[in-house]
Amino acid sequence: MRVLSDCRMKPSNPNTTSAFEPTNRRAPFSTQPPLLALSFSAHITVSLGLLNSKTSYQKPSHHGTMSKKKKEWRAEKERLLSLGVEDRRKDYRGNYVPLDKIPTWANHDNNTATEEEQKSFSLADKVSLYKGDITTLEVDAIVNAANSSLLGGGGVDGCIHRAAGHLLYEECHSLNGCDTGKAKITCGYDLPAKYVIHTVGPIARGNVGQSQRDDLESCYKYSLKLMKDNNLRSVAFPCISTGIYGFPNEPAAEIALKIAHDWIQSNQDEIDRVIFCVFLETDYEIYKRKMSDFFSPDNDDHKNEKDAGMEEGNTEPVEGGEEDDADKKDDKQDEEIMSQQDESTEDVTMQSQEPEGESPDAKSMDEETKPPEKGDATVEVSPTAKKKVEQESEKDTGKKEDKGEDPPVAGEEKGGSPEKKMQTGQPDEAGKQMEESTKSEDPGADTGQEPEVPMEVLEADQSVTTAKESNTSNSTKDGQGDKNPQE
Ligand SMILES: NC(=O)c1ccc[n+]([C@H]2O[C@H](COP(=O)([O-])OP(=O)(O)OC[C@H]3O[C@@H](n4cnc5c(N)ncnc54)[C@H](O)[C@@H]3O)[C@@H](O)[C@H]2O)c1
Repeated sequence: MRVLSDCRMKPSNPNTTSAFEPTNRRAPFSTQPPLLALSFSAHITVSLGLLNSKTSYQKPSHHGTMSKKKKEWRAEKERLLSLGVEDRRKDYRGNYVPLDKIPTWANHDNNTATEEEQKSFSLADKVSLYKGDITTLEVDAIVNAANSSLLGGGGVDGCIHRAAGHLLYEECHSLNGCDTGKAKITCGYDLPAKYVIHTVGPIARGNVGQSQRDDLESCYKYSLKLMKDNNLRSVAFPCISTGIYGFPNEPAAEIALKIAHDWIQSNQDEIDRVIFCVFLETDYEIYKRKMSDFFSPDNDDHKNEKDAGMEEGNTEPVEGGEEDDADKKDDKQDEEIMSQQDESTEDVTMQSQEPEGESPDAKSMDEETKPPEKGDATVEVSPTAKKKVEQESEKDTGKKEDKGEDPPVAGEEKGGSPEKKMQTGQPDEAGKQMEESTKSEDPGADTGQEPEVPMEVLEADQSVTTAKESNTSNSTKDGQGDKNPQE
């Protein structure tokens, strides 16, 4: 939106349209003395004095709205990022999973390792495989598989935008889109995650060329670079590009694991946890099978130690030696952890998982605020979600007491933001407008289900990128992942 700053600025009287002004813009009422009535004859005459008088001019209301919106997300972002975790938890809209409830790939239930055992560190203590809804993870950042407009859409993108609230859209709008393979970072707003790293994966549509592979690798590299640039220590990745964009699941998983492994190996002190957050059973099986190829106690560090040991004349690994027993024990524990995790995350997944192939957007309100199943220790219920459940159950028992509305969540308009209304299954006019505006801004906007998106939609997605490349000056914020991630 262009804000005029020249002689075409508006007269203060909102009922006149200047001969110079596009007729769809109006100025707010002036606080100045009553204005000269302008004669409406065959042509509208505008008193130049009004045009030039600085004292009577006020910014057009839409400009006021713009700067109000800017202040709104900036102020809310600053407020949220200054809060400690307990205070932030009061703002979460839905259920959340604390990081310490997400088992690492190799962690022991009760870590009673001695100083000596700690030395047998493996990268497997830095990664997790988690099956469930990424919007519930209480980590420093979750990664969004966005499209080049960054204005929301469907799939995980739609979920994240709905869970974060409308301020995420406002901040994304200020970022001027994002190119394929790059990444930009925003606040997480109503999400349990402090930040959202938006990355745009390649559109593969089933066939994977070198450029698609390079772009997908670049998504992980740029996202991890933004983590480091912003001193963030825990991140969760969805399976980027494997949904609507059609990148085959297995090659995508290998790229994700390889890039994450190499990056963690060179930045071990900069990161506490990288979580591969899968949503579909297909991906869960693939990652379960492949995690140990990249992250298991007998890779990297142990492998180097073993190699080192072999260099010192110990040419044959000792069969059944202490190390092998330790590895066997670790593998057995991995299996146990994974099976335990299966049960627990199964419950979590059941809460947030639509049957395969359907957009999670379709999940109903009660699934989002349903209290965790008994025995499902990994999901906490936020105060807001608890209240919703109470109201729901009261409704169910037919006790229609008027408890008034939820206390407004910070940053939400009175009566709840459009997304909140959508989440509470009350798609009102505002909610539909938000949905429409997202659709109108984003050719890739969600249709609710995850349809087979016609090529022209995806091409539109790409044309949006090329259009942006030609028009947009590189007005991204510092550290928005536009620099080469290799640096
Ligand atoms: N054009 C459309 O109608 C449409 C529809 C759906 C999704 N999208 C989105 O898809 C495009 C990007 O494609 P993509 O394949 O990279 O993304 P995607 O289609 O969202 O799929 C990426 C992966 O995320 C998984 N996923 C979905 N919801 C969640 C969740 N809540 N938590 C964790 N994982 C989840 C999904 O199962 C898949 O494995 C963007 O345009 C974005 O808006 C667009």
